[in-house]
Amino acid sequence: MNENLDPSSESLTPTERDIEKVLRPQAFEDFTGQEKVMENLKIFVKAAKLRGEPLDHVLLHGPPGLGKTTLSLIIANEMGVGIKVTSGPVLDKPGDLAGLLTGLDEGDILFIDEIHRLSPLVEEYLYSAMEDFKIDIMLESGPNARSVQISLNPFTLVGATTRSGLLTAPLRARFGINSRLAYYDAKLLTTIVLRSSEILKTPITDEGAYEIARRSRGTPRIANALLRRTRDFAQIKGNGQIDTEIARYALNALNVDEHGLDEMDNKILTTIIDKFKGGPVGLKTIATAVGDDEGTIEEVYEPFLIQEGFLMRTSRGREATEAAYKHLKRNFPGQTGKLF
Ligand SMILES: Nc1ncnc2c1ncn2[C@@H]1O[C@H](COP(=O)(O)OP(=O)(O)OP(=O)(O)O)[C@@H](O)[C@H]1O
Ligand SMILES: [Mg+2]
Repeated sequence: MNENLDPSSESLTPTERDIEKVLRPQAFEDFTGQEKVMENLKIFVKAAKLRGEPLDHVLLHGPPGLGKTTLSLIIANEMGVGIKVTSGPVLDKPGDLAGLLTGLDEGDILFIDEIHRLSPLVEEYLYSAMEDFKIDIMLESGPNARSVQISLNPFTLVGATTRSGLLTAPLRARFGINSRLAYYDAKLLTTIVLRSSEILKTPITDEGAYEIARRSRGTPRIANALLRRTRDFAQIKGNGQIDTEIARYALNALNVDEHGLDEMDNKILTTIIDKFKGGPVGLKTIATAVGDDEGTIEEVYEPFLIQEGFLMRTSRGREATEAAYKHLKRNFPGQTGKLF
């Protein structure tokens, strides 16, 4: 995968993480897009504050890099409460969870990233914490084992996941607020790129920003990464300003394709076209052929490919569209061979 264009945050270097922090919106008003989600969240936050109660538990789901972590920090800021951050794979013992929960002040937020990766045991503990603000802690083990119940300060759990399909029903049911983040269109991403360039003090034209935006796979994290790389090209190859020409030059040099599809996107499409005659082909078969797991393809890659019109979901499986053939420079078989 292209070094810094991986939409997941795990691939970021420490300096990139710092820059990501600087570019991260802090308040509702700095957060661009996701209009419907934001409209509701603003109301829920305002109402909770008016009542002087903690916000209901929030589940944020959607593909990587669309703003789940950002939104959870914004919610804490807007509520004026503290936030503790952890993640599903890190919380592997109920004791770790208990430690975090008992350290929360009234109204604080516990943010659990990758909440679909909680162990079943920890998840079990979370249920009573979320519902009654109580947890049972086991003291000692073996014949002396006994459990004591501890009351917690009322808190808000904010869970984030790229794989909402993996959440168990009981956990999902305990979130009062359930928000799905969608890919951003080029216009919204242009606004984000312009905002980021202002923060980075990089001169940029509207057209240059648009060129980066439309090739960012609908993802703010990628848009910001491309902006930073393009800024380097502008400094070395140009006069420091990012315009369409420099943006195109940089994006081509970075191997970002015309539509901003990444390596796995293209691999999925190529596989369907070259190995399965364009489909229809089942998700499982595609997953095996590209060497990734079914759920990731379904929840991380496919939504963008469908939205952009490269892939179709039919009752018989996935089919590559004419646009996909064109994009990969393959001849579209068209209607030949189809019976009327
Ligand atoms: N709506 C937005 N407006 C402006 N910038 C945004 C927005 N959403 C995300 N960003 C930027 O994109 C970066 C990535 O966002 P964030 O870390 O919140 O994504 P995420 O959904 O948590 O991703 P992951 O699933 O990988 O954890 C942030 O640093 C932020 O600067
Ligand atoms: Mg995140």
